[in-house]
Amino acid sequence: MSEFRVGQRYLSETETELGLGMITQAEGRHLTVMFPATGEVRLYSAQEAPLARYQLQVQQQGKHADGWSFTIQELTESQGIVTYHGLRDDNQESVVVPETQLSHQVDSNPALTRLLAGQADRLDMYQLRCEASEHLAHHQASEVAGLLGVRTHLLPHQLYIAKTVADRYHPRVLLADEVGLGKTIEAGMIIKRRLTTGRSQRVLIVVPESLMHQWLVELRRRFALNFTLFDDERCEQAEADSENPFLTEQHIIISSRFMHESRWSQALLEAEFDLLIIDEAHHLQPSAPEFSAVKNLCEAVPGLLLLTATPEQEGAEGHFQRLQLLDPDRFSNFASFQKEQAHYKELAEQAESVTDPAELDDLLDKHGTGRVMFRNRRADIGGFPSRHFHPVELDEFEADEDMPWWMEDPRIDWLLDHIKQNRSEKALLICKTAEQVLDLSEALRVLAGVQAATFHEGMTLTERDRSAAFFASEEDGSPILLCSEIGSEGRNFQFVHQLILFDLPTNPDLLEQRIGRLDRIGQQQDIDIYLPYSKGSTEAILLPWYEQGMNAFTQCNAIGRKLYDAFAAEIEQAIAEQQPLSTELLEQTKELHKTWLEHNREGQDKLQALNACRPETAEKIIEQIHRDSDTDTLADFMIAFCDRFGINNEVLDEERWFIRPGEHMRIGSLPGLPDDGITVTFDRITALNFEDTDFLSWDHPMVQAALELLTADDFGSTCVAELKNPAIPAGSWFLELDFASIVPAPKAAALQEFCPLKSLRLLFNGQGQELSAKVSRELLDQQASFIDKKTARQVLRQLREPAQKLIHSGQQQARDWQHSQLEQVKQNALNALQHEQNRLLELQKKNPSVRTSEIEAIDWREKQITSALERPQLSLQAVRILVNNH
Ligand SMILES: Nc1ncnc2c1ncn2[C@@H]1O[C@H](COP(=O)(O)OP(=O)(O)OP(=O)(O)O)[C@@H](O)[C@H]1O
Repeated sequence: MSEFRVGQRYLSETETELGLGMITQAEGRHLTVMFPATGEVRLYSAQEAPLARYQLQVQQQGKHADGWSFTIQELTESQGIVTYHGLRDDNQESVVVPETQLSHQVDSNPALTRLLAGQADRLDMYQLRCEASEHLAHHQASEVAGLLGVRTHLLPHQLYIAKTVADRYHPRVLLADEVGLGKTIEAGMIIKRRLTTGRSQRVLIVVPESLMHQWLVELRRRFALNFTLFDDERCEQAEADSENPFLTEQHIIISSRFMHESRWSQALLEAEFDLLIIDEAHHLQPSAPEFSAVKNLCEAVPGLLLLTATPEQEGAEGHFQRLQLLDPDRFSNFASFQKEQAHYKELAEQAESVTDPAELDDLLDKHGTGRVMFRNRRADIGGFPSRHFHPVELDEFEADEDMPWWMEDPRIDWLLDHIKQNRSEKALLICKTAEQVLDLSEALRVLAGVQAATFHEGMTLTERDRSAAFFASEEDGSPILLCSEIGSEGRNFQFVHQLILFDLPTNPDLLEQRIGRLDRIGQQQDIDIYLPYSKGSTEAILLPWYEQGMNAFTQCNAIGRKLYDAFAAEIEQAIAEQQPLSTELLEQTKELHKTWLEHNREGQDKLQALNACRPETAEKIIEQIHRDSDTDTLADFMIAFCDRFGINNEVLDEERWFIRPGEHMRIGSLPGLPDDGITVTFDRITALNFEDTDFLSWDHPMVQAALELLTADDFGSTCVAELKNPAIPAGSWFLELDFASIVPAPKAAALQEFCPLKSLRLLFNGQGQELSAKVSRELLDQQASFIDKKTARQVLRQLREPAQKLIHSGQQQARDWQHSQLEQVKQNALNALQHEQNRLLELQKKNPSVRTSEIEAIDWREKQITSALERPQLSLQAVRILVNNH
């Protein structure tokens, strides 16, 4: 690519809908390009910018920013900037137009330019182009775009949440499914759908350090989403390219610790993210000094997803204050929030008798955490394995200060014996601290020669991931992973069936998190939970409270933290004095547990279940995903694409192909296709069974790039073919035209929902009669055959003038078609937006949880769509000339 200069005009190869861009900054390794038609600004790396230089040629028509057009007679260039000299079309005045003054809208007709230049493609490329434009239109119109290519089982509770939340204007919600039910997956689906539809563009994910890499990998593997990890070092490097380091990438993951560091908080605030995801959000502590920075960030970003399986882990008030982060107006008063909960039971009874989904929406929308919080439970989903609890009482022991504790602690003997007895089974051991992990590792090595994998806060991120991989490895992996408490959150260990609790936390939610490492989606077997403990230890004190008081080992327990709050003083005292808990306290815990559970079951749980998943709607979403995935068509299209573009493809089995760039690949590169090739499948189940196989769907970047190449680039845009039809005179000819109606609009307006790519096919015979209604493309395809380049060029030379006249007349018809079609789009869009706005306004009267910003966002979208529809473009996408030669 030539040297970039400020003022030069470029089209985005990947986002042509942005209109014509202008370089506004070209320093160092980055470029800033402004797209005035859509108001978007993009920052690219100068080396890999997906930009096509926009340069007009002599005899072509240009358009000035003031609206008039001119025909180019001469081009000059100075310091990289092209100046066009020509005549104005309206008054024939001579004009000199530097490229900086060109209109931001491009009425691109590359097909016409190529036809005039005598360029023609092969028939099969033309046919593929026509197919691609149909597929692109379907994908843009799909209500489940973005959800088609997720490499997951299609689970109703996840898809319901994903679609409901992703389609909100500015979603601000708490995803609080019970531990291990797929909150990360739901968040990934929401991100993918919003990025696909354009509703979000700049996404920031905040996670505990120990989960950064897992998120990065899950997003890549399950959603084909590429995020970048940012830490101090990365920010310092990025500062060289941009004043605000976060502006150098669109999709970023940072750690919670990093978010709290004041050094970057201002830059984060100013980085204009539009979607913020905070995982393990129960750690956001209102009493912590850094909370105000978090609050500011949550306020600055319009979309916010908080994720936690244990929202009340740090107490009910903390939960309320996190709800406040989502919507400070709705959750303004803790006391009235608590008061409201007293009426959940009546409300749930009322809700259960409602059959009309809209009415149910209305009812749930008005109360409690309705629109804001989504919580699915194992009990409602079903199909989870059982948990078996094995407490192992061991002798009391006195620590000898001269010896390491592990030389005498009876739990170590038990552990060694357990490992020996269960050689073929892996076990996850969780204890409180990193020191304990190190000691245990030493003990296993010294006493039994066992090389144990470890996971604790003293290790670097890479060391932790390496260690988790060593544990997971089936062949020569470690039989046990020794984890400190940081391993008890978020990590995926469902391939393990044995959990060893080396100690017990006092917070029941932490215990639930620990068990959740194994008891999560994908767990195939029952889970065995072991608790080796010595008589008289803290564990011996806590055990009956957990087991008899709330059955916490074998059942998921949402009210554990509340129970702890009720008895915290007594429990802490008993631990301090090393005395067992009284029978009375155990009885009280049991009673209270039963009462609260009952109370929740009748009220809150029912309401939350109704909000978290509507099975009928979820089934419809799944059906639609199956329908719109249309895998057979996709496979045919992609294989044909590979064949035409010189990408080798080899069938591996019924569902898998190996593809790699061929020696004569027609494009430099394709997103997601490495030089040494890749195995792909179009089948979801195959993709789930084969980790190393890429799942290609209409959402996949490689498929999207293929569609883009065939619709926005020149491939197949002009074609000359031969007809063999004895029923019509030899030498008669036909001109087939495909016009596309393009409406550039800001991505966030998601215009394609109302106005997916539309094309108009016209077919003229040599006498100028329009025959598209009588003669289909398929019929012509059956009779058409390839002709060589030389003959094609001769035909074009002969028919250039009459063809140009017909194209001109086709353009008039296409403009009329576009006009009426966009009128319809405008009506549909206005009706739908008005309807949505009225619904929210009505709701807001009854329920303050409907935020004004949501309603304003609809206003904004309406304005953008209306103004975009006033500036449509018409593009001649493809031209085919067919000459009869029977
Ligand atoms: N639909 C699905 N298809 C296949 N695997 C899934 C699906 N949903 C979740 N999983 C897997 O189940 C495990 C748990 O999912 P995930 O990590 O999203 O749960 P979570 O609710 O975020 O967990 P935690 O509460 O521990 O943070 C992960 O390994 C995930 O990849």
